[in-house]
Amino acid sequence: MHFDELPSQLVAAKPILEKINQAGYEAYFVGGCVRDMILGQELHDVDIASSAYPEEIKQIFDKTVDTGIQHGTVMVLDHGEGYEITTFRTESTYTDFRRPDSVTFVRSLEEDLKRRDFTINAFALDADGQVIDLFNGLGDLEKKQIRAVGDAKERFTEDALRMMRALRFASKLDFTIEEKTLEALEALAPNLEKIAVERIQVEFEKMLMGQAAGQALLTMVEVDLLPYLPGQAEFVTNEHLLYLASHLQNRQPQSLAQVWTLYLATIVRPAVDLQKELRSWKLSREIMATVGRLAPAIQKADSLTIWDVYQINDLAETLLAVLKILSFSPTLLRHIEELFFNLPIRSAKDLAVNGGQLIKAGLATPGPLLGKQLSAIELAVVEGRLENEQEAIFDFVKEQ
Ligand SMILES: Nc1ccn([C@@H]2O[C@H](COP(=O)(O)OP(=O)(O)OP(=O)(O)O)[C@@H](O)[C@H]2O)c(=O)n1
Ligand SMILES: [Mg+2]
Repeated sequence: MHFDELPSQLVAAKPILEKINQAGYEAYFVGGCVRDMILGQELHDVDIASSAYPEEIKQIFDKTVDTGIQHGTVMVLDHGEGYEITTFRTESTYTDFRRPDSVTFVRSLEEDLKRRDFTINAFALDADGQVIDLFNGLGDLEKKQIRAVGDAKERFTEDALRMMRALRFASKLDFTIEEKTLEALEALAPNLEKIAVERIQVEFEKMLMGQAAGQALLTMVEVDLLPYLPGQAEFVTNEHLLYLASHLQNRQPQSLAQVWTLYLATIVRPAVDLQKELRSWKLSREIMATVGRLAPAIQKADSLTIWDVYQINDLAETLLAVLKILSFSPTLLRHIEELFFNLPIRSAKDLAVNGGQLIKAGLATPGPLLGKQLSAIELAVVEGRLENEQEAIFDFVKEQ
């Protein structure tokens, strides 16, 4: 396969390949950028692999930064862009299922591509636009399948995160996972326990946002992955994954807040500890707060009051998006939307009267009682029993 025209990011980086070639070494675009170009998708990062050793790359270019020199990566700065160039390498034994004990630089492209995860991630593209496809990745793109390069068990033993990546790419591209690769996934799933939660989290999020997220969840159930993921076994069950899978067929979450609200706030079990689950996934404070606030609202979506809606009004979009994925009726969604839309105030700051004004008017004194008075005003205004207007509020306080 040959490309006469390259995407703009690769056109911009092509002089780098040419300069390395002129110095007598090989250089190729590799990894996700080649896969995404062939698929006609947007590229996000441009990775370059070369037969030149890091020291040799540094001699070829004026401006370089040692971003990961022990792994063979040097960053070349060119027209305000930074390009990571990684020396062809093989990785020797993996004792911890995550990082190679050492990397060995090699001069052969094939040796480098052989240690990559999937055939569709193991293309190389040269400066002339020629695709090098040593493992029939093009055939797998055609078949729409994720297949490990060489022996799947070896690839997953080298880096257990690759099992999550398999699910992520299957979901993102709506591909199936090839049989041997799936068998290896099932056999080696326990190794995922050794992977840092943060890395699993990122792949899991991307998986749930992919177009075939429902199918990916079914696959997770099929290979029994759940016990090896972060989180509490007693909290999320395979039944829960199946429930989510059935709702993710047509619509997927569009943000991280939606992902985690969908995944965790939908579990209707009074005894479980949501905070514990959130912590075991090491989610950001912001996501934890969002899920914590939306969980009760999701569970009583059929009977939300205006006060409930007022308390989550900055999360309205997330709530509605998640309820939509969960197939709540359009009538109910419209009703909740209207509640949001018709809120008399958005926050306590919108009240026509503040504490200082109540004190000045002789209707309150500083202290805990003042807080209670303001809360009563806020509730009455939100519930539409009290007009948000100074005189009305003063009268309301006098009557209390
Ligand atoms: N666990 C991993 C991670 C990466 N790679 C290889 O390194 C390339 C770049 O990795 P990365 O940027 O993490 O993934 P991409 O495939 O580029 O996907 P994305 O679109 O998310 O960047 C991959 O294509 C693959 O060849 C691998 O073999 N095993
Ligand atoms: Mg990438």
